[in-house]
Amino acid sequence: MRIIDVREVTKPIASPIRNAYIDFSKMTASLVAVVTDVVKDGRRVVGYGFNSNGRYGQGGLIRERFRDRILEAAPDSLVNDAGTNLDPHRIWAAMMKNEKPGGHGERSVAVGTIDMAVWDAVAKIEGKALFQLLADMKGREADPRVFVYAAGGYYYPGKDNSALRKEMRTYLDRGYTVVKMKIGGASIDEDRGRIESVLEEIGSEAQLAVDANGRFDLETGIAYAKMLGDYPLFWYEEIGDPLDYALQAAISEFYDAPMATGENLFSHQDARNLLRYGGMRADRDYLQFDCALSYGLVEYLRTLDVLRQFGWSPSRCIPHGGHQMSLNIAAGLGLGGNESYPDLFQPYGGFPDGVKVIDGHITMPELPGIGFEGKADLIKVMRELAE
Ligand SMILES: O=C([O-])CC(=O)C(=O)O
Ligand SMILES: [Mg+2]
Repeated sequence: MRIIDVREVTKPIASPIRNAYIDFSKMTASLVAVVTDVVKDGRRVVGYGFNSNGRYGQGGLIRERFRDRILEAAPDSLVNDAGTNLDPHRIWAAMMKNEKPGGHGERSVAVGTIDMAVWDAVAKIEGKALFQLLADMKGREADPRVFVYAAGGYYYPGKDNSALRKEMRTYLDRGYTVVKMKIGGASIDEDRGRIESVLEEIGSEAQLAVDANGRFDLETGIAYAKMLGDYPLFWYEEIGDPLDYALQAAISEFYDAPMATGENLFSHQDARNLLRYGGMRADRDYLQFDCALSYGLVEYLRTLDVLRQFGWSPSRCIPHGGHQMSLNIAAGLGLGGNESYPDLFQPYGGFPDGVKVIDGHITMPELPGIGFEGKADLIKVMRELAE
């Protein structure tokens, strides 16, 4: 059993939206195929992966370093002891050979994208849904019903409060019970008006989370904390620079309700620093580490170990990114849910065809691997890369 190729193509996921920090007019993502020599039910096993929005495609790093390290490793060194399947941990170690510690920049995205494809292949070889494989691996019961929330509410040319309200209404119509909008890309007064409009629209049908995308300095973060304290929000997200743990800790003195952060922390060491120094509260705050940006599930398992050491339940994790990989981790390992972008980043995000959001939850179908084969528009572009 061996990996015979690792292919990458960089695809556009551009849109005219903007958060408080970046616009998405030139956004791209890497699509990766890990091609194996295994044939199952008459079809070659190919694992697929892609990176989440926000960090651009990783073709350069994948082609220059990570692909070759996999293809040049002795095939026997990448499989489990019994030789019955690929071993994601050994493949991860092969990719990370000759990489110094620290400095968790874009390479974590490249590795995370390939790691997603490896797990997809491993679960397909096993003939199981990935969430079932993960639950079995940890000796726990899978729960295929997963909480999802609708992320949107971006700044957009010409978008006024009535358009924002309409957008949120469509999420409620589609079964969501928590919606998210951007803040910090306008004045605080303007953002207060946007928040009030949305709250008026959703009433008691749903809750609202707000996301500052790391835009605020301490003073602005506190000013917003005081303003937001007037409203019953689901969470206040990514207030300041992702690595400024002292800022995060200081805000908790001004904001009692739940906060969320972590989508731009890319390693278990960074996650540990957040829990050590960020003043995050295990009884109410949320952690948004996204395996597709942060060295994949092999690393995410280490991050979950860190959480355990610090007394955090995996149910406090609601990852960033809106992809099926995190849905599988949620269903298999007991995370608190997953992000979803109902109208953005297609065909990569979302659910297998026919999956409906009911009362803010989806139910995972039993598809082998991550489940990409159940989403027609997505598997089409994946098979164009390799099958
Ligand atoms: O706008 C973005 O970069 C995405 C984001 O923060 C989120 O989904 O929480
Ligand atoms: Mg965010």
